[in-house]
Amino acid sequence: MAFLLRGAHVVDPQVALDCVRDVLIDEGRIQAVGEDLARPAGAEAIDARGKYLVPGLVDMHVHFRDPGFEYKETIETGSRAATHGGFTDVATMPNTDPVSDTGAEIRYQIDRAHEAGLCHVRPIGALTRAEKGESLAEIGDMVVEGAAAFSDDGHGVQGAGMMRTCMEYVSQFGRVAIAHCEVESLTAHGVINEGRASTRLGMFGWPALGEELEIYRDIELCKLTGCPLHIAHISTARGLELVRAAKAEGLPVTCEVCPHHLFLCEDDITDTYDTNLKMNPPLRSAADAAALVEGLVDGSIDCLVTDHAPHAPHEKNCEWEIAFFGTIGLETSLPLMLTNLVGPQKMSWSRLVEAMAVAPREILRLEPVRLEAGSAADLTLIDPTATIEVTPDYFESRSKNSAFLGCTLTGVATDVFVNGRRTLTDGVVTSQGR
Ligand SMILES: NC(=O)N[C@@H](CC(=O)O)C(=O)O
Ligand SMILES: [Zn+2]
Ligand SMILES: [Zn+2]
Repeated sequence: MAFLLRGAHVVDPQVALDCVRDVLIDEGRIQAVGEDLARPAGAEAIDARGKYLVPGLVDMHVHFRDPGFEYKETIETGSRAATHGGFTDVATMPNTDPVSDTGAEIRYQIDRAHEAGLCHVRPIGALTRAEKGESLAEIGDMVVEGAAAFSDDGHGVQGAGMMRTCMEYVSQFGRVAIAHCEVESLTAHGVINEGRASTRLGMFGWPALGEELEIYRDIELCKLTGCPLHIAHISTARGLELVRAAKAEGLPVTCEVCPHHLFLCEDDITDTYDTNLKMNPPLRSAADAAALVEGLVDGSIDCLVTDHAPHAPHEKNCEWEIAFFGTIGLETSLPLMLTNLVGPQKMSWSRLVEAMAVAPREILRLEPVRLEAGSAADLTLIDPTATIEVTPDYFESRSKNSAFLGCTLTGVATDVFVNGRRTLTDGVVTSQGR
């Protein structure tokens, strides 16, 4: 099926585009980007005037819970959520059951994703067996089966020597190690940021240092091993300073931030104890959130991810202390960025595209997607004026544990193309196995 998108505002800093163009898609690729393109016979014309067309969005940090916790999310339902949110690619974390620590587990995810036939799913393999931090996982085997990167997300690798071995191994395969930075002896029992929030609500604190100390350690291990290092879900101003310093030294260090750490803070946790605001790392101070926004805008933070962490109602409708950590994010990420940063002109469209499409592909060493002839037709079409209400019914995800329930947001993906196939049509997921 060929498509001619007419009059879209195309934004792609990789090819210095920020203007109105027509784009012709056929045979899985962009055939032409130009003005007043003629419609070939058989091509479906799409009126894209007033909308933005960008390289397909990538979320390099999601949890699809498949296998093992399919009651929260499956690769199919997760792919639907990703598509609904405007994404063409996601990278799935390995803390499933069993943990994704062998080639067979990587193959399983890729096969399920093909059956779902929506977005590209790029599985991340575990660094250590069962994410126990004791012995190396089958890194080489997983690379052969298509693992995009390696991480023990959900846990920090507690032993510095173990992390060194992981990084030495991962670097040999030209992949990136993604670090969930958490010193467990400092964060044990922590359920909320240590400081004002923990004092006010009388709960065990999860201190900023528990994250920052491990960021420091892993940057030093990056220096020692040369392994590309990506810091997951950075949440504190001091952690960001450490990353800035590492970059200034020329080290291969990158980092990501989640919308909830940008747009929420510990003060939002009031006496309603909304457990959808409980996540790991926790919501930090308002000053931390402001520093993270600044870091994302100035490029010190490379990319935006959601850490989409679905949980079932019984895992959230309970006391704060025993509620599971995490919020879903795939279907609110782009609308939050448009509403809070791009709309109010605190961030340019080009910077948004870098953070949500260009940088994650670079970090995962994926083929670039550019708005030019010959590139894969993985594209996201965005209506910057459409409004959504974040209600449980809005979500395609199997879980509804969103920290942003009740919000009204402006700007949303209306159409998504993956290898030239239309997977989202006017906001509706158009599933078709491939
Ligand atoms: N972020 C979370 O709060 N939870 C994640 C784990 C993680 O990303 O560390 C999960 O798997 O539920
Ligand atoms: Zn994590
Ligand atoms: Zn995670």
